[in-house]
Amino acid sequence: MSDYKFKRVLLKLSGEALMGSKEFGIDPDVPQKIAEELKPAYDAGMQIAVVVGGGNIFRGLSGAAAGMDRAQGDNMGMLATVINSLALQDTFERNGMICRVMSAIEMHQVSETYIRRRAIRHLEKGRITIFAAGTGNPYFTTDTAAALRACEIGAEILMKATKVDGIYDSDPMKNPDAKKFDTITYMDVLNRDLHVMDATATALCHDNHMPIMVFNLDEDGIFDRALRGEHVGTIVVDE
Ligand SMILES: Nc1ncnc2c1ncn2[C@@H]1O[C@H](COP(=O)(O)OP(=O)(O)OP(=O)(O)O)[C@@H](O)[C@H]1O
Ligand SMILES: O=c1ccn([C@@H]2O[C@H](COP(=O)(O)O)[C@@H](O)[C@H]2O)c(=O)[nH]1
Repeated sequence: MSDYKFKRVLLKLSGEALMGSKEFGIDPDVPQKIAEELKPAYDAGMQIAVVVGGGNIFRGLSGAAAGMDRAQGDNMGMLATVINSLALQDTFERNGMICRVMSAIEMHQVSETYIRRRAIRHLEKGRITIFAAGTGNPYFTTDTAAALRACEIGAEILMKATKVDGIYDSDPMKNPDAKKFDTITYMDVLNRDLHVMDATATALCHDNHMPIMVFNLDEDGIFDRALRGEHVGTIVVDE
């Protein structure tokens, strides 16, 4: 572990990024690349918890926009995160990393149910532990689930690996002139209404002094650099 800065981290992986070059679902090359990038830290004994989004399959808000009941759509979204979690587990295990999936919605046949103390035990034993089905409640997101689980398990940092390389003063996907921050405070993210992460997740991290790092999942070697403690992307801090 000597080369790695962190002992226990929570990685929030973008669901949408799992699509890779596909229009929908999962491009197997993406989980494979993530697995290869995490392997050195896993082998070094780092405790790695994961939350994956569901945007590559279904988002409750899109369902609601098309007239669907919001809570029903959100339940579908949470199930989408279970599919992604199982896909990641399969890939991690094929790459020699022991992995457990713990779901916030009970589904005994496919995964364990989330129990905080058992999750911590899995991590202590060096198993990658994936938290599926978000918080188990509609009207939330997997960013909030990631913030919640990071606090619950005592992670040192929440790393959001997504499609942008950091936090900008406006959405860089929409504004090519947007400027990137190296560091930013939680209050600035909230007051400037920056949507890289939802406000509930940011507020939870703020209240619990949970540092957040946002970086681009596509960049080669980025996970290892981040886990070694290199400043990549944008870091959200108290002040
Ligand atoms: N100020 C901002 N700085 C950076 N990204 C921003 C900003 N405002 C909006 N975004 C958008 O936030 C997105 C990342 O957050 P979002 O939660 O939507 O993605 P995700 O983690 O990939 O989601 P999912 O897991 O649901 O697929 C980026 O792709 C970017 O377009
Ligand atoms: O706690 C949660 C987490 C997620 N959802 C629903 O799942 C989808 C997919 O999650 P993303 O964070 O958007 O990737 C989300 O849109 C919600 O519909 C939820 O209801 N509760």
